[in-house]
Amino acid sequence: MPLRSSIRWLVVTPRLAVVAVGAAVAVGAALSAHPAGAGTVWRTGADPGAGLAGVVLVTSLVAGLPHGAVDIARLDGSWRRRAPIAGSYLLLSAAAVGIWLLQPLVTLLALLAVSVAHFGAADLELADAIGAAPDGRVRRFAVVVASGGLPVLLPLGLHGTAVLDVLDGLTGGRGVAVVQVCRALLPVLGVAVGLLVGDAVRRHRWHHVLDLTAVLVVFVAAAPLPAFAAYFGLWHAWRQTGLMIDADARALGVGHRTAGARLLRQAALPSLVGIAAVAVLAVVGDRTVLVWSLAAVLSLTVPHAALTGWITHRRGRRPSHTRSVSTGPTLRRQGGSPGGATDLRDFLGSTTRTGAPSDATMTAIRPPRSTVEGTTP
Ligand SMILES: CC1=C(/C=C/C(C)=C/C=C/C(C)=C/C=O)C(C)(C)CCC1
Repeated sequence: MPLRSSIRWLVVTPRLAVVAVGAAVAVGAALSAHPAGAGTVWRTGADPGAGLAGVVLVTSLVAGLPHGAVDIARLDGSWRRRAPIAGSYLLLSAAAVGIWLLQPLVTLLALLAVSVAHFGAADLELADAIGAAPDGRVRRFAVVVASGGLPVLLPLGLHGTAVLDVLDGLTGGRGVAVVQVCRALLPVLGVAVGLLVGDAVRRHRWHHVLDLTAVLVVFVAAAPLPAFAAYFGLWHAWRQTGLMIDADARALGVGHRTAGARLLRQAALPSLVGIAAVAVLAVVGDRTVLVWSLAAVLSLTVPHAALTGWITHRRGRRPSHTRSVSTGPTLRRQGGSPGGATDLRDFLGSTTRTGAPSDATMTAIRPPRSTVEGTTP
């Protein structure tokens, strides 16, 4: 069994899917019925109708920021070793902003494509980890297109005009082109979702059908901004965080609670800084702040994807026996469960197949420092 039971319960049981669908429908319906659902609200404190959108935004920030904030914190080594990587991380996103200023429309479209790939690959990685990914290249590609396309193409293609001012701000006045491109791609999304649902129905994976339906309902019913915030915090980041905790628990041979607390400690400072910055900007800023915040998030996706890709590549180059040799003794010495090394190898094996960005395996490929001194680059 690739993942521990608690994580399986967390991400795949029909029970949770039913709760998720109920919650998603309630949130989606409330958002669309609420004035905030018009998607025109940013200054949550200034608009009396913005309370619900504010709650969703804050929830998604609190749930969502830690999963990205730990990118650097989870890397191995001292801060002196991590500093160049942190510097490159910021340089890469600054470069993206620079190119954006020169070619706004093309850059936004490219970053939206990166987002589709990022969200889709993350879901394929999860599906692989729990043994739920479909077989065959076409169906696996359909997972990426459907899971990644739903949160990007649907809000922009269906309700893009509700955030036209934001899109105009991001593209130097060519927001309509973004909506048109996303709208033109909706049939492709439809085919991919159809393939995925067909596969899930054939394999009697009803919770996956419900899960996809929930995401679909949120993005069809709610305005782009609150819908995306709900997706980011309640689906993407939540699941990625769950996988990271599981990977940490395995690599360190500790329980999920300990691994969760450790991740929380790693994420606390960068998350707090991020949340404080957004809170200050939300209070003092206007809609321009939203444009710049989105530009920052999308630009940070570039080094985020590059870093996770580099880690996946590094793991791929390392012979599998090296991985298990360096990890196994650690788990045993730390009192990990018998067979822990095998489980970890299974876990790595199942995620390697995807070739996808691997937030979840960042710690898994990096055993505790004491045992790998000199083996990590
Ligand atoms: C442009 C734009 C949107 C898309 C934002 C995206 C696609 C963000 C991607 C973030 C990622 C990939 C984070 C990684 O962890 C919204 C909110 C739908 C509507 C407003 C305009």
